[in-house]
Amino acid sequence: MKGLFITFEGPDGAGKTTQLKRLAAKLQETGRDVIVTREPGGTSISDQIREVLLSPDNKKMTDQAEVLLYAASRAQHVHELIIPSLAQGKIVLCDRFIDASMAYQAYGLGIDEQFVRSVNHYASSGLQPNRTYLLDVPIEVSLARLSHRQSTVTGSELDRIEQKPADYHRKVREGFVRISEQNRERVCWVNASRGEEEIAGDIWSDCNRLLNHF
Ligand SMILES: Nc1ncnc2c1ncn2[C@@H]1O[C@H](COP(=O)(O)OP(=O)(O)O)[C@@H](O)[C@H]1O
Ligand SMILES: Cc1cn([C@H]2C[C@H](O)[C@@H](COP(=O)(O)OP(=O)(O)O)O2)c(=O)[nH]c1=O
Repeated sequence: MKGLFITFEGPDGAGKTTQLKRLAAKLQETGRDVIVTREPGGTSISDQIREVLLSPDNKKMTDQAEVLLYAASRAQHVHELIIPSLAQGKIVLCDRFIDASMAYQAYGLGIDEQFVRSVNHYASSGLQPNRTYLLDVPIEVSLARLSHRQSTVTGSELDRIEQKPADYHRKVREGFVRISEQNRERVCWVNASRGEEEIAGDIWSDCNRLLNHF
């Protein structure tokens, strides 16, 4: 694969979207061909699945349906958009990927880790990011940031996942930290409790190192 695949992970409200946009702008300034995308979503079919996943009306969704719908949305996204873009040598910046399913569905909901990993391996044909920025914040900080933000699916209301109890979000955060410890080569842990500029500076220096080997 000729391109570079970079993902952003972390709890809701950690500042992923903010940092992803900043990195995209920096890369574009240096003349790189960048695709910005997100999960769940990124293609028309994946966005339709996103609506089902995040609508607060769908409180009856079973854990089994949830894990499979995230994987289905990802399967379409990977094969329709991400792999073809990487094949053209582009840099793909993606807001969330498989680590989110490991943190939210495996660690958060308690679904068998091995199952979540293998269903997502199938969905993505084994595609792995070259680098993942894990924006880590205590949930008190991320939930406070969220209360000031408009949801992309629901407007001002929190979406179905964001509405889950604080204990769930705590487990998700712990899941992300564990993932970063188990994947030190790929995952760059970022203290996201700081100001936007400082975080962006750290990400940009790491990304520059990555680009030197690209
Ligand atoms: N470092 C930061 N410090 C304070 N507020 C931030 C910071 N980064 C982002 N925000 C704000 O927090 C909210 C959530 O940020 P966002 O980038 O949408 O997070 P995420 O994509 O992780 O859910 C937004 O209102 C954003 O302006
Ligand atoms: C990609 C993915 C997301 N999610 C959750 C995390 C978010 O709560 C939601 C996506 O909503 P989104 O608004 O894109 O995230 P954020 O609030 O961080 O900007 O879906 C999973 O539970 N599993 C997954 O595999």
